[in-house]
Amino acid sequence: MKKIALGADHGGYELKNIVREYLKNNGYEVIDFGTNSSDSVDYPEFAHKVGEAVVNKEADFGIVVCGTGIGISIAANKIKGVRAALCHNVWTAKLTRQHNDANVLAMGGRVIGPGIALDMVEAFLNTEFEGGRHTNRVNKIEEC
Ligand SMILES: O=C[C@H](O)[C@H](O)[C@H](O)COP(=O)(O)O
Repeated sequence: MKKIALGADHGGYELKNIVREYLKNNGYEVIDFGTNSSDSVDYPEFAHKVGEAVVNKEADFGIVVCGTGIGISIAANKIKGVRAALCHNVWTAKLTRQHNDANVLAMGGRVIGPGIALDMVEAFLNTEFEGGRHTNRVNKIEEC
C-alpha cells in the first residue's frame, strides 16, 4: 500500500482534507501533517514536515497545498532530495513524474477545484518515472 504524506496551510486546508479522504477511500495510507483548521498558519512548517517524511522514506510521495501552491512548493524544494512540482492540470502532474521523477505534488487550494485536483493526484501517483535521458537531468538536480 502506498503511503502519502499530506501538508497544507490555511489556504490549502480544505483541499488537503478532500485529498486525504479520497486517498483513504482508495486504498492509500495517509500521514496528515496538518494544518487542522482554517486558522492562519505558516506554510513552510508543513512543507518541511512533508518533505522530511518523503526523503526519510516514511512516505512514498508527498502532497502539499497552500493558497497558490507556490510558497509551499518553494519551501518543500529546500529539503535536499525533494523534487516538488507545482501543477495545475493532469498533463503536468503526469509529466512531472515521467520526466522529473517528482516526489511531491504541490497544488493551489485557491486556484483549482477539487475535481481537477483529484484527477491530478491520481495521475501523479500512478505514473512512473521514464528514466532514460531524464536520469542524468534528475541526478544533476540532486548534485546542486
Ligand atoms: O504561497 C503562499 C500561499 O499561497 C499562502 O497560502 C498565502 O500566501 C496565504 O495568504 P493569506 O495569509 O493572505 O491567507
